[in-house]
Amino acid sequence: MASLGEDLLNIVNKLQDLVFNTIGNDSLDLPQIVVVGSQSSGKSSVLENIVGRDFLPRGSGIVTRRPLILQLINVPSDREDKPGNDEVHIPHTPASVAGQNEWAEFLHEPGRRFQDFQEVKQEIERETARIAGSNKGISRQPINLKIYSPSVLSLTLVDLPGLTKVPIGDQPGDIEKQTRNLISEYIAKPNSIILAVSPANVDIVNSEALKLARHVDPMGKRTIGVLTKLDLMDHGTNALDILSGRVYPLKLGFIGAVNRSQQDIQGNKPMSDALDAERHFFRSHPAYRNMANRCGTQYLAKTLNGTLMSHIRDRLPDIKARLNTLMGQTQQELASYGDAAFTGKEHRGSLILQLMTRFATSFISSIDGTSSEISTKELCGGARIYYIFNSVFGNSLETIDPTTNLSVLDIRTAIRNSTGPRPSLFVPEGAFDLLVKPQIKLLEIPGQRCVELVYEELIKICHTCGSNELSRYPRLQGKLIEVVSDLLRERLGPCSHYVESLISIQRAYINTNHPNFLGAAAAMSSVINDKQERERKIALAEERRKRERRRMKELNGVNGVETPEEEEELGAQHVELPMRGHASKMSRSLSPNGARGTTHSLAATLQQGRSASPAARPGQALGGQVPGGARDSFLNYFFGKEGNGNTIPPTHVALDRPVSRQVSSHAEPSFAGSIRRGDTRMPESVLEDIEPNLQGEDPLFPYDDTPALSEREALETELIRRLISSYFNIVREMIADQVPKAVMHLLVNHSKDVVQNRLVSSLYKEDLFEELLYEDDNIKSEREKCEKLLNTYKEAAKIIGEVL
Ligand SMILES: Nc1nc2c(ncn2[C@@H]2O[C@H](COP(=O)(O)OP(=O)(O)OP(=O)(O)O)[C@@H](O)[C@H]2O)c(=O)[nH]1
Repeated sequence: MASLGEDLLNIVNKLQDLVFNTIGNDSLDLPQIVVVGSQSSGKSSVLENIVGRDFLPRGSGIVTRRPLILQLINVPSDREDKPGNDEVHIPHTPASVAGQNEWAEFLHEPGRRFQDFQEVKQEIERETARIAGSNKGISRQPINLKIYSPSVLSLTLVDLPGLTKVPIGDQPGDIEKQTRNLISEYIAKPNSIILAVSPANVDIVNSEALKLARHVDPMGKRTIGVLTKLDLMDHGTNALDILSGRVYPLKLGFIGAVNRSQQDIQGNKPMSDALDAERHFFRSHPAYRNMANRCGTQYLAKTLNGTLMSHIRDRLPDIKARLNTLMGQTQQELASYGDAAFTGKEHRGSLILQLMTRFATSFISSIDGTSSEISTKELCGGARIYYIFNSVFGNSLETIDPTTNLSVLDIRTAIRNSTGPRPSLFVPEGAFDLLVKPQIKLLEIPGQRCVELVYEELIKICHTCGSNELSRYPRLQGKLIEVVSDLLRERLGPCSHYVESLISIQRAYINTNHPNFLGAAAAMSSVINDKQERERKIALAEERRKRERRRMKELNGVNGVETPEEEEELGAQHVELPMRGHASKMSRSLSPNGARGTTHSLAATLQQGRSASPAARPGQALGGQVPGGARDSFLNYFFGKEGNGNTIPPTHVALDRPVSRQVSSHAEPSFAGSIRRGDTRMPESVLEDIEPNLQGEDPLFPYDDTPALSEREALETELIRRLISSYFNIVREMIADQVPKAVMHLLVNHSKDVVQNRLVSSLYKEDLFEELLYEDDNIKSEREKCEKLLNTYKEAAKIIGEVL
């Protein structure tokens, strides 16, 4: 073996040692030898010869039924008289093995050392049966075995189930496909050297192993052909053509081998005897005699070594690059545990200050959205606060219906109560005040909830402000979180009081002079307009019906049934049915005997509203501008049409014909319009006749489950409802605007501004340093592991650097 080769072997062994002992996995991607071939082709036999140990289960049927990943680990020899240039590696000679401490370990039985290799064989059989069953089934779950020896190369060998065509026993129907995939997976790795084993007593053109190998290694660069069972070839035939590379071109060539036969195995023929017999076979065989030195297990072992060497040489630059990457990563990880410059007692203060500042900065930048660790998966930090303001708080305000919890009865009672013993004048403004204030209070719950949600969000943020470095000092981290949480809690009170005040301020004074407020007159006019619109539609429909009827009558007249005049009269009565009720109501309401009329005062208030100063005055009548037309209609409702001969009744105008209904704030009730129909001046008798039919018929008042309201009460109730909605909307808008501002100012910004100072003043105390810088045991050991790993990588890089 060339000295460079030995150097390389040593390097690989050293690297492997480093890697295995410190990392515990093969992160350097060192070479492995994968043995492939059809079933019973002699794969396990070849593998055993390479290792030089009799430790694999053998038999004539299917034996290897789970992948066996065999890691050979070179350990220093205990022997004083280490053989100098002995073929220490492969195969084992009794001389090289004697006195060596060799053992095997299974991954599934950690800690148990197998000194007896017969036991290893039995354990493989047991473990195979445990997963793959005992009836020829196979499994892709590997068995991991490590062999520690001074006379092995540190490398990985993989024995795989052989390719079969026909399923037997418990084997699945697609056994061929499954094993093919399994093998392909292993040999596809570029660091694998493929040992393609074909038995010489089967035609090479049928070799499945070569076919598979060519698929992943078309240039034949990392495939070694092994021809087994040369002793079993028919007499008179030989494999010379194949072995000399004339049949199947393979860069690394074919090597013939004669392994132990089944009989040899059963007779426990020692390895060394078998190797002697093999040597003898080639030397004495007429066909192979001339190439005997290029045949046999020993030559295979040498070739394999050589191939490994060049393979390792090729891979070294890659390994070096990989090592550099690993070093960089480990260095970074180590740095995340803290700056080494700050270790030591004298630096404790600066370390705490530095960690504190980072914590505060991280808290602020999470809120501002400038943190470098911003998630792209979910909303976080400041964005969540915006979401709370905009969506959660905004939507919860929007969903409040300002009058939904006010029943007709509530409003009526409020109206009655607000007027006291006096008969009320025009618009019951006292009732409006009385009713709107509790409604404004509805805004408080969402406001307070908004404060709480933002507070909770800030608490969450401060829990995420830690770093890897900080987690090294769990007590300091806990304290930092505690101080910031205290600060936030302190601000919670003032902030929620302020929000409470905002609502109280709104309730303290009802500014009906607000430019956006609908006002009584405008509310009334909208009621009128709604009614008029509806009425116009009804009238149009009636007109059409009349015309139709007239046409029918004309036709009937021709037939001599009825006179057109009579029909017209009847038709008119019929058509007016729904309207006459109101006419009747109106005619009654205008009676001087009515109980509670205030039309006069209403008109007067309206006038006052129009001329009132825009500046709000406490107790001012519900103002607002009235469109001219609407006002006329409104006045007509109360006073009758000009020139109709009615005079304004003194004060007690009865509007108390019961109308049974629920006036929903969403409905479009229309009082004025219905009453205006009183102008149609129906004969009293007709009105009386149809009166009873009106109960519950009006489409505007579809419900019949609330207490009877007088016409006037219904009007007032609806009016109040509209006014409450209008005023509530104004306040809602203000609250939606002001609560987020208050929360930002009093809670968020304030906390951001003082967090750093607060942390320093609470925690930067000499006597706390010791306690705060208590290092978490787990993190400490992680950090130490990381340090060790980095040193290993550095050492490995040094080893490689010496060769390259
Ligand atoms: N005579 C002779 N028998 C051999 C030779 N190589 C292997 N055998 C026998 O062939 C049988 C199968 O050998 P293994 O090494 O178990 O073959 P394998 O490919 O690992 O088998 P599976 O793992 O079951 O696929 C055993 O009985 C071996 O003794 C050889 O070169 N000459």
